[in-house]
Amino acid sequence: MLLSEILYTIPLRTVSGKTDINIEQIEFDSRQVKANSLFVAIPGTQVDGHLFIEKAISLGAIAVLCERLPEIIEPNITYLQVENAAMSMGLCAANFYQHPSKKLGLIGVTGTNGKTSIATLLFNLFRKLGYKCGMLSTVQNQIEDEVIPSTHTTPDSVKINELLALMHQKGCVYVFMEVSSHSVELHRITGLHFAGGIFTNITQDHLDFHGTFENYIKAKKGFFDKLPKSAFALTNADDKNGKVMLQNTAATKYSYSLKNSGNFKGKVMDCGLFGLQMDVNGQEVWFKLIGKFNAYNLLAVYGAAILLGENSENVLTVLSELTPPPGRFEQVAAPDQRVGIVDYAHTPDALENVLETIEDLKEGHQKVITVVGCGGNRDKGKRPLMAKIACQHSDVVILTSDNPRNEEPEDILADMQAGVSITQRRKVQQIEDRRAAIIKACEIANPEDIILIAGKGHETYQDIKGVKSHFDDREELLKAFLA
Ligand SMILES: CC(=O)N[C@H]1[C@@H](OP(=O)(O)OP(=O)(O)OC[C@H]2O[C@@H](n3ccc(=O)[nH]c3=O)[C@H](O)[C@@H]2O)O[C@H](CO)[C@@H](O)[C@@H]1O[C@H](C)C(=O)N[C@@H](C)C(=O)N[C@H](CCC(=O)O)C(=O)O
Ligand SMILES: Nc1ncnc2c1ncn2[C@@H]1O[C@H](COP(=O)(O)OP(=O)(O)OP(=O)(O)O)[C@@H](O)[C@H]1O
Ligand SMILES: N[C@H](CCC[C@H](N)C(=O)O)C(=O)O
Ligand SMILES: [Mg+2]
Repeated sequence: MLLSEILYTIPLRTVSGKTDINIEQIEFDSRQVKANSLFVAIPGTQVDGHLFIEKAISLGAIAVLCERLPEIIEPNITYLQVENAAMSMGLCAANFYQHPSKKLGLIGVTGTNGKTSIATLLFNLFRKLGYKCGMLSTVQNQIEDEVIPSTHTTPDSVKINELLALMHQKGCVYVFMEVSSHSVELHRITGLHFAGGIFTNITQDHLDFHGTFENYIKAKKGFFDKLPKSAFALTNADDKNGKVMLQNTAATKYSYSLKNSGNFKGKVMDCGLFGLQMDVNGQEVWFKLIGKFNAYNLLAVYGAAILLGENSENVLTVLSELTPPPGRFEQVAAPDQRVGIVDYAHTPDALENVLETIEDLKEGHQKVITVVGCGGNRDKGKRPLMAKIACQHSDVVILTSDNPRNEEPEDILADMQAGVSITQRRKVQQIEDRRAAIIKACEIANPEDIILIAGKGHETYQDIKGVKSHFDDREELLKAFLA
């Protein structure tokens, strides 16, 4: 595509060089640059992309979009100076791929917890209702049956537009995607046209990145602030910040609720190990998902489906058949009657929800043994809170590692230990090696006791010092059960 077409509507501070040149690829990582690329220099959290302009040119970039012009200006290279390179890249990517988000119904889901659950339920629901669909999620990206591995909850703007274009080409009518707060802040979703936005909830997470909870709220709200008038904005009326999210949106506002008034009202009638019985807008339905938090996810999915014009009865019939995504309250069976649950709870709120669900389901004689860790190079404030919650709702807690990344595992564990009160200390063990921690939990458990392995869910790796080795909680739990 001609560079001039890629630059359509992008506010440029300066332009030097020709814009009637043909660009074959937009790239923000010099290591990936190929011939005839437009290289976008982005100031990052680790390094400044402007340092790699020369390298990008040596590998074939013929145009450079940047915030600061380099000292050496090469002849035959076009330089475009902008205020915000990441934002401009979002707009360029949408132009380059010819605005695929406008050609299909793109629904975004944001919030601290529940994004993957809702996006996956919507994807499976709409496929069963007869539509071709795509999905961008933490677990995987998907175009109908084709699975494309995902590296982020929300990919970068070039990848998103590339995938959306492919989805449109393959006939997808709807795409359901997770919108992380990072993606709003880092302009990964800039330039996308959404047909609808869903808010789940907001509780502590990612303060390493956003600095304060207020900034975190602002980032999520930024998604709704930019929704077009034609879109719907569906919020959780029971969340303290549910209304705030929609304060400045141009989209049409709707809400769902279990406790307050809302367009989509639900009531949990019964919640057991095999499912959830709910009243949804006056219709009683049995769902296969477990836990009251899933009542919220189901209501959000129901609401979105109705707003997209689907028939209530058809939606509820299909929804009642659906199962959760992998690693969300996933049960692992033991040959004796020990109960294993693997769950992706990696925030204080998620852990509390899952443990409260287990508390509601269990009988008096059943012990709860929780194995949990906290990610390295992530929000440190979560660590004592998660340990405290684990102690409050478990009989035995084993603190362990969960992707220590570039931090020392024992430092992370020390941060977690700070949340353990003196009275709770007797129930806490610390086993840094996650495999050994899982084995220990299985040894302690008697038949019918419940073992919760929290934090990694569907993940199939453990990231230690940047090296990802295969590790799957479900496999480890099963092995330990069979040992
Ligand atoms: C904090 C964050 O989100 N960082 C993302 C960001 O990286 P960064 O700013 O650190 O990049 P950097 O390494 O400083 O490099 C700056 C620029 O120089 C370029 N560069 C760098 C080196 C080089 O040799 N050549 C070169 O051109 C880089 O491509 C980049 O454009 O841009 C990268 C490229 O898009 C992302 O991969 C990276 O995600 C990192 C790996 C990450 O872990 N992100 C997590 C926190 C994340 O995004 N999570 C969210 C939320 C999940 C949730 O809701 O729970 C998600 O959406 O996944
Ligand atoms: N609506 C909800 N409210 C609170 N907790 C939830 C909700 N839905 C799911 N959870 C909990 O959060 C965990 C993660 O759920 P899910 O993967 O759907 O969230 P997510 O928002 O996609 O997370 P991520 O930010 O990592 O992408 C689940 O395993 C469960 O413990
Ligand atoms: N999307 C989340 C996932 C956290 C999962 C947990 N297992 C960890 O590694 O901290 C993040 O990147 O913060
Ligand atoms: Mg997710």
